[in-house]
Formats: sequence, structure tokens, C-alpha cells
Amino acid sequence: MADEDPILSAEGVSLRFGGVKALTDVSFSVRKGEVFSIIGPNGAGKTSMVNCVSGRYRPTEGRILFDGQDITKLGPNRRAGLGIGRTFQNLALFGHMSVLDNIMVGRHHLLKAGFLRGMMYWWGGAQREELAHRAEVEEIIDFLEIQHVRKAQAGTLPYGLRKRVELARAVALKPKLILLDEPMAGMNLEEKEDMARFILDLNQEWGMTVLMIEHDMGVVMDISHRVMVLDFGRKIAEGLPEEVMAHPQVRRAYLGVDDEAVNPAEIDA
Ligand SMILES: Nc1ncnc2c1ncn2[C@@H]1O[C@H](COP(=O)(O)OP(=O)(O)OP(=O)(O)O)[C@@H](O)[C@H]1O
Repeated sequence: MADEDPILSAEGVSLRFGGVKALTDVSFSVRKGEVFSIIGPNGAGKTSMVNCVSGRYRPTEGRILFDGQDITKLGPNRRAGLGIGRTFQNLALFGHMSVLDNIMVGRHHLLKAGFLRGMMYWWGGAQREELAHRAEVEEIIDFLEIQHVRKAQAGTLPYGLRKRVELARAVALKPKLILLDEPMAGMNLEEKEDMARFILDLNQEWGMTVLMIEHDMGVVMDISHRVMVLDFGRKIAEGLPEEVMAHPQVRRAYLGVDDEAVNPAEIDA
């Protein structure tokens, strides 16, 4: 369970693309050990916020702190090296490579702080290093229940399994904080339940702090410790899931309701 220390803080983060204000003065903290979700309508700035945390975007104003260190000016590889892992909204696997190789490359990429260097290392046959990583990768494969497809080409797998392989690759970094961009998108109910269980296990058993963007309100309510709501690039609410869903502005902006009682768990965005 989360303690009070923040592992991640955003302070007054604004992000502009020309005339578009993607984020305006957003501040929040994620505590060590918690599952923290960002929700909001399409275009609210959720992915922009996560990209500011991963280093893909640099805020126009404000600061990002990770583990007490100001990382605002660091690039994505440096942040990955500090322990920030991520998955993407759209899958980013090497389709022609096996599941195992995808996960190993993810690990080399992050450990060696450079994709090309990681690939050369791999192709150059660094057998000893490979063996050292192998045990941990096998543990991740077991954990995510993808043993049966470990030799399959990643591109040939059904969507739900590919999402799981992508998660495995992010987990292979052993990040302290993992950023999940719509981990349930495009999944059927069973796949969503599996993914929710894996995220909870990562959090509870592996001790990873999770920052997640997710549209499925049932999942958000079930597995988040706290939730932040963005609307038009501004934070409009933050708190326990049930507090946030009871917030009038959230009900109006996000759920499209005014007064009537709503059971948020029954609403799918
Ligand atoms: N690279 C970019 N260049 C220009 N505008 C961008 C860029 N990325 C995001 N935006 C704009 O910033 C705003 C916030 O977009 P963002 O993708 O962060 O929202 P979101 O909440 O993640 O939306 P969705 O739920 O649809 O993924 C939108 O108006 C979007 O068009």
C-alpha cells in the first residue's frame, strides 16, 4: 500500500503546442506504492501529461520531480535509467521478433541506455550478459503467463497477448514507476480482467508504483488508490476514486451528467 512519500511530483506543469494549450498549470503527486490514474475526456491532456513524465515532451512551464530529483530537463533514456518505465497507447513491439527477444531487447535497451547499442550488444552475442538477464526475464514471462508464446513472433499474436508482451518489456526494466497508457484499450472483458490482475500484482507483489491513463471507469474504480481528472488541460479533481466520481464538475465534464445519481462502475467511457 502507498506511503505518504511522493515518488513523482508535477509542479505547475503547462505544455503548449503553438496555440494549443495541452496542459495548464497542472500539479499532482504520486505516492510510493500507489496506483494513480489519470482520467478525462478525449483531448484533455492525459497523454501529454504522461509524456511530460516520461521525457518525450518537455513542459513549457513547471517542473517534474522523481524520487526527489528534478528531472524536467532529462531525456527519456536518462529517465528510464532512473526507473521510469512505460507502455504506449499504440503497441510498439518488434513484430518480426520473438516474444522473448522483444523482452530481452527492452531490457538491453534500457540497461545500456541506447537502442542501437542495445541491439549491437544483442547481435554481437554477449552471452554472459544474456544469461544474467535471462533468469529475470523468465520470471517476468512466468508472471505474465506468456510461457506458451515465448518463441512466437510477437506480430502474430492476438492483440490482448501483444499488450501483455509490451507490459513484460516495460517490466523488464524493473522500473520503480511504470506509466501505462490505456492498458485495457481494445481488450475484451476477460483480457481486461487479466490485465487488471497483472497490474495489481505488479503493484502489490513487485512493489511498482503505477501511473495509468485508462478510459474504462470500472477498472479505474477497482484498482486505483487515487485518481486525477483533467479537462481541457486543467486539473479539475483529485482524490479517492469515489470522491472524484462524486465531484459535480467531474460528473458534468466527464460523465456528461448533472444531478441524477450515477453508479460510475457501470459507466464505460
Ligand atoms: N504533438 C502534438 N502536437 C500538437 N498538438 C498536440 C500534440 N499532442 C497533443 N496535442 C494536443 O494537445 C491536446 C491534449 O492531447 P492529449 O493527447 O494529451 O489528450 P488525451 O487526454 O490523452 O486524449 P485521448 O484520450 O484522446 O488520448 C489536444 O488538443 C491535442 O490535439
